[in-house]
Amino acid sequence: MNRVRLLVFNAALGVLDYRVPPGMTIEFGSIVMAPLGPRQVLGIVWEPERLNAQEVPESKLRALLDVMPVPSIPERLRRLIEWTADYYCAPLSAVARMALGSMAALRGGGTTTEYRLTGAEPARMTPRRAAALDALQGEQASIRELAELASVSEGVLRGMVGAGLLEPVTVDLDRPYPAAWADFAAPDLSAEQRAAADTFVTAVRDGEFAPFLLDGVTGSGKTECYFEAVAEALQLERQILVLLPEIALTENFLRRFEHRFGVPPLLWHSSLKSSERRRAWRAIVRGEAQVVVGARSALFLPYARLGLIVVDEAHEVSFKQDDGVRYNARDVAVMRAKFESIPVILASATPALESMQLAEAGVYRKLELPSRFGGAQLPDIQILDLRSEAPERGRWLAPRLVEQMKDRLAKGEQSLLFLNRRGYAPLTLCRHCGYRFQCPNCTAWLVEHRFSKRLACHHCGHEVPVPEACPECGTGDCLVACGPGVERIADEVAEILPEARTALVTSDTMNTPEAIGDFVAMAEGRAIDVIIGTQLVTKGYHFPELTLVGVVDADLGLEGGDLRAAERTYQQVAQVAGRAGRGEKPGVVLIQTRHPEAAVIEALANGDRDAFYAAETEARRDAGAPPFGRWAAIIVSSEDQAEALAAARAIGGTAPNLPDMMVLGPAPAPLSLLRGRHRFRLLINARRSAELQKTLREWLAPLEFPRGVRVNIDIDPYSFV
Ligand SMILES: Nc1ncnc2c1ncn2[C@@H]1O[C@H](COP(=O)(O)OP(=O)(O)OP(=O)(O)O)[C@@H](O)[C@H]1O
Ligand SMILES: [Zn+2]
Repeated sequence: MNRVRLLVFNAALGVLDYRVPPGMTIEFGSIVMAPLGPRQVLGIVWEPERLNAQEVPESKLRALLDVMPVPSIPERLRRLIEWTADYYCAPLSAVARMALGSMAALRGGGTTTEYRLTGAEPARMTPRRAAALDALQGEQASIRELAELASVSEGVLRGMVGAGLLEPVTVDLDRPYPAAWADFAAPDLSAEQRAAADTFVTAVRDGEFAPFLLDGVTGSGKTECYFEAVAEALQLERQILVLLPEIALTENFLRRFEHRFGVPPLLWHSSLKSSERRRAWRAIVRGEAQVVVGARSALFLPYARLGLIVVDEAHEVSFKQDDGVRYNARDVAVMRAKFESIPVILASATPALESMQLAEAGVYRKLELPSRFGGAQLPDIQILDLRSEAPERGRWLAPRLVEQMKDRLAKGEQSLLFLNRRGYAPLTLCRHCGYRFQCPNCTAWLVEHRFSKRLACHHCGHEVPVPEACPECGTGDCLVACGPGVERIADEVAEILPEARTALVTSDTMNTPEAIGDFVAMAEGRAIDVIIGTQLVTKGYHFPELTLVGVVDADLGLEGGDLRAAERTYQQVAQVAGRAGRGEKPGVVLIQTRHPEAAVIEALANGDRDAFYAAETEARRDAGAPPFGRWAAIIVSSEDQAEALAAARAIGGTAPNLPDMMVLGPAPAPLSLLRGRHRFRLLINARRSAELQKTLREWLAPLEFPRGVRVNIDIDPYSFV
């Protein structure tokens, strides 16, 4: 090759042609550095016929500068990147960027210097040194990262190096990870688990594309089953990717994995330290990382020898990314498996309707685990009608639920209260004038957080201290909290069960791996009587002494009426109910609701999952909703409301008139102001036969908008706000 076409990491530039200087060896997928004006730009060498670009005459081509000393992006990943960009109407370069680690990872191996405490006592102790000594126990990282960890300046740490309190350590960037043992602690599987596991093992051995839906009730041992497939892939020296919906779940997973395979897997997520990120990425591309566990972002990495993908809790909506490239990691995982010719396992106790449909249609092979492991029974689910069994005034827990909690406490068993609302109260107002605290940047109420004594916006992060007086009328001590959040439920539990040991589990309290680890250890060690949590505790956890689950407000998710409201409610309640009675003692679930007649609540009460899926399937079919029809959203935003509206109208005004596609809107988005941007939405409902993406691209391409306007396309949207 003496001339190459590059995909460069700049959406505005996209594709550029270069000359290959003599002596440089290049192949498709090579990651290279190229000159761009006075600067340099990173790019991937791509098949020229697959990228549109202006033909540049030979004489005008500039020469590439350098090839990065890392393996090339494999062809099967290049095809996946193209597919993703095409399907989600996203810039190719934005998708390709997700395959790369850091610049440092691309520059090559070698060594770096990190620092750690020497253990020496300081001759001169300052408060900042004391804080640093405390924060840096057991840590080893660059000065910059340590400074961040300890919240002190780099100067303080350099002073500590000088004083012999910190010492430099030379670290090999590519030092290997300890190896996992396929049969470190293999469990005895039940017959039904064995059948599923054997099918997976065969599929891993065959090494062909094979999508599976592992549909097993809560506590059936889905993890143990897919671990057998992981073990097989390990034996074949193939890499394994396990996607989890939330980083909060990884702590629990890591422990189980280590228990089964002897070492922890490799973690990949957005808050890795840069040195860890570099090491992990390099091990992944060289094929040395055996098992990678991560959130969405682990999906596009250039695995050298991928042999299996597992998507656990595959129904979770957090697999859908709602900024940048708006892709659904569950769906792209299946496509990746297809391009890699490997099996992919979607595991869930409450599969998404879309996945069920694909299983029904024979696209996915469904494997079922209909009973809990070890003879544990599914919990007894009871409805608590809040209209006839109202909580006391100013309280949120009905007497029957309180009685049951007292009973569990007396027996030394655990209870879990679930309410999917962070903070103390979702709305705060002035008793005197009715003033409501609203976010200045978003269409949203500020949520009171008692622990941090602040009012916070859950959309943009805006925060103010709780004021002493109403900013509107000036009356002091006049603020009333309206409605419950988990913090308020925790207060109520403290009042009714003062002797109970409680744990509040939300993203506010469980924000570090240590916090999560401590929580799990305490819950397992029976040092917690009552867990109060958001959706963070609904899945993945296994606490044998937990025998009571109270759903504080099952109607919460049904409000707002988005397309998947019923399904989401079903999944959330079924998942949290699934935490009860996983050990030897049976579990009871009390669902507080004002709508016991709603189809989803009835299905939950009767444990009739099939009825729920059947009714929901019919409703979707009638509405032409996914999976029977397709949705896409166009979101138009600008800091200037008039500008956003004009752009949205221009889009609406040029909507194509097609028999298999319906365009709704533009209308102000439910979150009409978000992070200071005014937002309008259009919703497109298309038949499956429609060429949705092509139509969207052709529709929007000729339109031009002022610089401040952003137009985002969301294919298969999950969020309608
Ligand atoms: N064959 C087995 N041998 C020993 N323990 C098992 C076996 N199968 C499952 N278990 C244990 O039973 C518990 C439940 O299993 P697991 O967490 O895998 O279920 P799950 O199907 O993933 O549940 P959920 O969907 O509720 O998270 C775990 O503690 C697990 O270790
Ligand atoms: Zn806000």
